[in-house]
Amino acid sequence: MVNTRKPQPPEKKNIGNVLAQTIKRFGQDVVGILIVSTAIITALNILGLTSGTVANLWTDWIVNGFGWGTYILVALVIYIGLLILFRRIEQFPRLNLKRIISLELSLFSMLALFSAFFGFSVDRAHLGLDGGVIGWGLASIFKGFLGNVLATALLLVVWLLTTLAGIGFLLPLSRKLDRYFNRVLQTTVNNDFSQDSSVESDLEEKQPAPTEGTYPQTATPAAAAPTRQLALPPMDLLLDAQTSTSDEPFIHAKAIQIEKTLEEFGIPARVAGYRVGPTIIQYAVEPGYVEKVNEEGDIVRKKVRVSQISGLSRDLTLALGVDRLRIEAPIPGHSFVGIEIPNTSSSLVRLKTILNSVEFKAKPAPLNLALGLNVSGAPVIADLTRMPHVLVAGTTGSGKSVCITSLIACLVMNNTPDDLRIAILDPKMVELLRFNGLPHLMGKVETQLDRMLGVLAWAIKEMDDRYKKLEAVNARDLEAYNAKMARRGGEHLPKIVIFIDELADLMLSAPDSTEGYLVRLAQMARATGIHLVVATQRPSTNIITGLIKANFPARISFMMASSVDSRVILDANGAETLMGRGDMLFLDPETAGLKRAQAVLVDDREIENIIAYWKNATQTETPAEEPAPWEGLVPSMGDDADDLIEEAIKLVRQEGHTSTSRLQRKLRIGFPRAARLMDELEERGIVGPVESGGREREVLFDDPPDEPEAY
Ligand SMILES: Nc1ncnc2c1ncn2[C@@H]1O[C@H](COP(=O)(O)OP(=O)(O)OP(=O)(O)O)[C@@H](O)[C@H]1O
Repeated sequence: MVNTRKPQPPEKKNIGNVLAQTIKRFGQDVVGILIVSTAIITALNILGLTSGTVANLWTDWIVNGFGWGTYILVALVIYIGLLILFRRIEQFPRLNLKRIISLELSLFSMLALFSAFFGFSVDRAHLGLDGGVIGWGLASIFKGFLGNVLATALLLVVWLLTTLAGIGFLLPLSRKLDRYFNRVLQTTVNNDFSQDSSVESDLEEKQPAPTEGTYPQTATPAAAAPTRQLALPPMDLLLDAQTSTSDEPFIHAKAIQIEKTLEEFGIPARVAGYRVGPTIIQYAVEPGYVEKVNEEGDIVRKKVRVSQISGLSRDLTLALGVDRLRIEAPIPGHSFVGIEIPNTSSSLVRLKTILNSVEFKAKPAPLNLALGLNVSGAPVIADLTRMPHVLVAGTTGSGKSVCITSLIACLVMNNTPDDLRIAILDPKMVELLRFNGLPHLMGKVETQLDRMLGVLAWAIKEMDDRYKKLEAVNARDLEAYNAKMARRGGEHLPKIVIFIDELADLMLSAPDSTEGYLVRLAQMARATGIHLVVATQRPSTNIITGLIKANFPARISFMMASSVDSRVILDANGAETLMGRGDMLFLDPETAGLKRAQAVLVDDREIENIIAYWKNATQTETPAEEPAPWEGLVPSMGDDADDLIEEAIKLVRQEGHTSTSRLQRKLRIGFPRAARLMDELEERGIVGPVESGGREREVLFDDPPDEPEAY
């Protein structure tokens, strides 16, 4: 929802603005009532239920002009009047100029058609028959140019098209036709060139090609392309969004208050407009000019500095009487300063709203993430393939687990278990256990620390295996590999997303191996289709180390306790002014700017529906019984794991290369134990195999650099 207010004269601008808005609204209501009542009086007069000199004259004139079309004209005018009157009711269709013009054209072509069908007779027209005088006049013009038959045919076509466009049928029809011809074309191509057409057509559908550039709004090929595949869950599994109306008196009162407060601090500024999001109202404030006398005694005008406004954030919070206030200076792409305050009539953001949005459909990508709605209510979407890993942070109760839940729901709404596998590590053991049983899930939701390390160790092995497979067929990335395999009838590799809902536990119990695994995966896993989504509530340097931070450029921050914490995650202040409960800032690595959004909230029922759908679709009642692929790696790290393993990892990472005898010396242990430790390091993918001719081994994890001082 975007509203912009017209520039006001400097004096009394606030009161003037509110007055102008009220007059405008009142004027529109009056116009609506006049239109509807005139149409109703005309209808009653035509039906003979009322009469009067003026009304009779008016009706005669209308009937003479429009003939039989009078009835349709009256209905059309009543419809337009109602659209104007009920423009503020959400469920009522918006006044759409294009459709109204189409309906009018349809009316006039129909008048002409009536006249054409009944012999182009001017006498009948004067009696108020056929299309009246207007219909006769139009039909005669067409007849003069094209002759009887062609004129009638053309009028028929014009009438048909304008009617379809007017009732809003033309756009869906053209989309349907487009889809139909695409399918026909695809089947023909497959029949001609492929042995197994179903495999090819499946492949085409599974890999929608991402489009670049601006988002088309209408039925261009890009917008029409992302039709939901049959195998994917239907949208009706998801809940509808609530409609909420904005509290206009509150919005206007706060706008006046902002200008007044700034003026009191000697800062001339104008609220040029506002945007209403699900939980935030953002005011666009245009800095004005201050007049100063320079050394020569001349008066010079100087623009107010942006920092003067942002420096007043606490005073504004106090003056506006709000809990929290954030200043975005300037709003990217605009010459305004943004002042954001909580919206009194907030609403929940539903996944369905974003999945159904034009923006989501215009950029089809299997790993598109529906993050939330921004301050104008527009969807914030990011492609995980491009990010390619995400770090999520926020204080307790700020919305991290809800966010991870909605990201998982979004991914499984758009990917089959053949295309996407997920692993969930949830030491908190609360939110994410609900996903047990989802066919996309490998094994079960892991809650034990040693098993979680097993998952990460497996991911490293899987990544290495995938690199070998990609190399063997000369494929640049997973997409290219899968395309080649589809042509050769080889194995299709799914994308893998690993979700970790609390990194702190892992980092505190096994800091070196966890950091090593995460960094190695983050650095190298993109090409092999392995992605990480890691959440934590502790933005401290021992949890989010410099190395981890450097490898997770995409970050989501929910509410933070302090601006220091905000800077740790976002390298900028701001997260400390968020409101909690899903209010977030997204650091997009592609634009490097911060985007504020209200995160999606997925309801328990939606999760249950999605899991039930996939269980049914894949016919697996108990998919979790399938052993997790990391099962073999877990025991060696469980109870039997050597206490010295963490120390050994730290040592080899510091030294960059190692050997069993070196471990023996440094850790002061016997050869058998050092050899066992070395085997375990190799098994975990931390060191490579023995290099030919020597006992030295290469260390596969990078050495951590010194922590950056920015903390
Ligand atoms: N996007 C959202 N929309 C509306 N409410 C939300 C949203 N996200 C979170 N909440 C509310 O905030 C509560 C806490 O969210 P959540 O459990 O995700 O926090 P958390 O950051 O994971 O906390 P912790 O770290 O303590 O587990 C939720 O129960 C919900 O009521």
